[in-house]
Amino acid sequence: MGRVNAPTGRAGKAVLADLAMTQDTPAADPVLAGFRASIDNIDAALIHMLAERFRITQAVGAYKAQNDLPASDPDREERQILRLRKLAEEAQLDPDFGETFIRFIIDEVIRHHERAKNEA
Ligand SMILES: C=C(O[C@@H]1C=C(C(=O)O)C=C[C@H]1O)C(=O)O
Repeated sequence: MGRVNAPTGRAGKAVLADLAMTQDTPAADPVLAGFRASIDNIDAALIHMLAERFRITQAVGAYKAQNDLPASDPDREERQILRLRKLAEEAQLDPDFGETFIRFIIDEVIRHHERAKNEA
């Protein structure tokens, strides 16, 4: 049989990363492997949810640029953060962590909106 070349490029790297994921837990430890399979599913869901959030905020950014609306809305953000802190508490997640996480995402969205306005 001929030699198989290692996959290259961005897609190839993803294939290799997936392969590494399946090999990074010793078969002798099925408990840890089970935990990690769940973590990997959750991480994949987080990426998909973030992608959807940025897809819709991109549309918001285009709408704001077309209608000369401000890139950020601090009052809305304050309400979002208060709501999410409460939800975090109810879910036994550290609300400070929840706030830091959503703040990081919102700040990135605002950066995108400012760029969309500058390019309009
Ligand atoms: C998405 C918006 O733009 C900004 C980004 C927000 C977000 O990512 O949730 C919230 C408020 C705005 O500062 C919006 O105005 O709704």
